[in-house]
Amino acid sequence: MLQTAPSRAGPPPAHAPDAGAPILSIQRLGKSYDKDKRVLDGIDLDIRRGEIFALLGPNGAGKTTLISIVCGIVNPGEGRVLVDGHDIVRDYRAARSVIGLVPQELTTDAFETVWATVSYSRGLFGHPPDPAHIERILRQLTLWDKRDAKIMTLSGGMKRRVLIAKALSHEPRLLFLDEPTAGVDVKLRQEMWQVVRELRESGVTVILTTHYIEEAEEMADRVGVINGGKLLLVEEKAALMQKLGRKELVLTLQEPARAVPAALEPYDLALSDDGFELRYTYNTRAEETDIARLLEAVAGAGLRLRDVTTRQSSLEDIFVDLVGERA
Ligand SMILES: Nc1ncnc2c1ncn2[C@@H]1O[C@H](COP(=O)(O)OP(=O)(O)OP(=O)(O)O)[C@@H](O)[C@H]1O
Repeated sequence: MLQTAPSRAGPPPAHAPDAGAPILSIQRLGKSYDKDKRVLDGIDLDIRRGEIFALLGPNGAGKTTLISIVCGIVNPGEGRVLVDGHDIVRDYRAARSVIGLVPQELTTDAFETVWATVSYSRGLFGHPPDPAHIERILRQLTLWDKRDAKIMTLSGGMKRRVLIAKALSHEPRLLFLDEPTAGVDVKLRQEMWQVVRELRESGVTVILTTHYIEEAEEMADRVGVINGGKLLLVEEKAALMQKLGRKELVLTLQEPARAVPAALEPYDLALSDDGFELRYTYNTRAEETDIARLLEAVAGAGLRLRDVTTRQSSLEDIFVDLVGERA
């Protein structure tokens, strides 16, 4: 379990953020690398303190550009970004100090030790050395035993955890994880998810970009879907799945059907290849569904049922509807 960073003694900071205000506020953000192509187009997004927000989109959607702007790596085109109330352009130092970024690529100093590289990252933010804090994060990320190991000797999973430790070295309150589990195996992916949950419990707000639906479905409190530089929607994950979700009713037959009987055509049923299953898709939001009438029509057509089951559509189905491709 990760621990909350200890509060520091001393006077309150000159800038005392409003606890109810979003930790990140993106307003009408636009970006073009060249004249003809909008990479980000009118993005408005507020991130709440303490949430895990998944920014979901296919390759080239603009995810990395968006977080690179917030992190001060890429210049914003138009619009305004406030991090904990600090404007990322006018007040970039204060804004940057709130943010930790775990980049997509494994860029670590191969010949350095874990301890040295994480301590160095803290120094880059102008923070005085704090061995107790570095020890705490290395223990949290189960890297303590490896503190004297050179980065190049570590496994892929450990290297990823070193990147997180580096990003946490200056005690950020907002952590960006750019494609945290791209190309990693299932075990490592679950390990990363656990680390992220524990970070959230420790009070860090997490924004992760991903093109794995499963990751957003598993991790996020809220999901934003981005495509072609536009934020298509932002929703509570649970509400999103309910609102846009559909259900599939699967009717398993006692004997296989060769074709969908003419009387059932209005229901637009799909027949499985073996003829044993008829599938009916319906909207869970509809006040009234046709299920009762469908079942009567099935009996009327002389089909005998062995079983009836339903399946809720997944975030993947929703994503395909929105973006028009599988992640
Ligand atoms: N430095 C750059 N110069 C010109 N075009 C760029 C630059 N960086 C990104 N782009 C373009 O901007 C678009 C968005 O890229 P971006 O990397 O933000 O997408 P992404 O959603 O993060 O995709 P991926 O999942 O592949 O990283 C792409 O069409 C990309 O080719």
